[in-house]
Amino acid sequence: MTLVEALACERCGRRYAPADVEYTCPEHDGVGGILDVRYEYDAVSDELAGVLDGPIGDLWTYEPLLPVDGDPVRLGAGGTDLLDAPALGDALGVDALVKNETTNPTGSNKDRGSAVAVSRARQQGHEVVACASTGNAAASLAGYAARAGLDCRIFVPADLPEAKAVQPRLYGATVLGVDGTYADAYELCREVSAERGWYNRNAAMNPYAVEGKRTLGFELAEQAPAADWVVMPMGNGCSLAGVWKGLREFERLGVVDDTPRLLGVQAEGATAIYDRFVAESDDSDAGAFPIGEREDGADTTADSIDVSVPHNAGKACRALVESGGDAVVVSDDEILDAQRLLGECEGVFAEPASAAAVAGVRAAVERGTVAPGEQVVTVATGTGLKDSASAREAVDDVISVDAAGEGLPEDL
Ligand SMILES: Cc1ncc(COP(=O)(O)O)c(C=O)c1O
Ligand SMILES: N[C@@H](CCOP(=O)(O)O)C(=O)O
Repeated sequence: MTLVEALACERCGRRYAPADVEYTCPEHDGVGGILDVRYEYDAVSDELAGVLDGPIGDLWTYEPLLPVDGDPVRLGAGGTDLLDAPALGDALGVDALVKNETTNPTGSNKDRGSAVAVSRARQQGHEVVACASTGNAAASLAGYAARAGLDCRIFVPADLPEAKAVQPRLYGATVLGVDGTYADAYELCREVSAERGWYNRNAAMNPYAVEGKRTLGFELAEQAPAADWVVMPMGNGCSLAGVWKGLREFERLGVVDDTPRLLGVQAEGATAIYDRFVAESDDSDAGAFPIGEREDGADTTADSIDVSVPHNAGKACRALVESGGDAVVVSDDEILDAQRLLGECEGVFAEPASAAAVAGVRAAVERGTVAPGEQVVTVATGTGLKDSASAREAVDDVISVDAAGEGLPEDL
């Protein structure tokens, strides 16, 4: 039995029973009005006691805090390692830890959201699930749909890295390459899904996807209770907001005494959330970015955070403010340097969007936001294996050697 109390509108506070509403608050005509799932926390507390004594398994370890009524779809999302990262810490001047989300079943933290959204879809009797994606949500929705026996339709920008377009097809999904940006793909997916009755997983409108994403916050609370900072890349901003929700809930439930500060990182080519955060902090509207307004020109090699219309910007900014955190912007060169640093120092092959978080730590230390020696958890959100073309820019050339060893460098 789920312990969901109600779904509450982030914008106007109206509350709904789960059976009465599927996506956003009906009062706002699809503009904002994301619904937040609220629980009966006293009952959750009793159920959770036994769970927290044991090891963290997959994300369904936290079933009392998930809005799914039994028989969840399982593929192994969650329960990822928190790695000590001494070499990375030396390079950055902090006490570094890496939360390795690259080992999720389809290669990114998006599996957490898909696990819950697909479980909900199946319980509600949907036969087709859909989402717009820059690649990772695509793979995770397709993988989970395959496990659940559901059909899957994916809308992606047509210039996606090749492996990101292949992976969901291998799981049996139909991939529609949209001649446009992620924002275009999102709008088209929203319209077509509504017309055809497909269940839309996109976290910008689906209240259940973020519930899965927040299990990363539960794990961080358990694994790194003394962390000063948690650092995450921001595209739509939903992953960071979800982590904050999870951290806050574990504080509320008495699992931890304190919460870390959040550092949100964006790429120079796609700074909408950063702009809004700075504008709100400055109490001016310079660079402000109203929800739903179109801003063309997002462009960065970190394709997963190449988002010009971040529908969760408000939630992300609120999370940054509530945590006493901050936001930084990094360049593509800094991202590629950081990608290599993370690989060389800790053996984690993360995609550019994830490496942006490492670059963000460096930027935050340089400007004095993060103090030397503080404990900093960088979330490696997705594997680099899906985008070797970007990683190619970060590494040296292969050294050509003939079969007799001719060409082997003397000083190797
Ligand atoms: C690997 C990776 N990191 C970070 C993000 C950003 O997450 P969000 O859009 O929830 O801010 C994404 C989104 O696709 C991603 O795939
Ligand atoms: N960049 C994301 C966008 C969709 O993810 P969501 O969880 O915010 O709906 C991706 O495609 O991975």
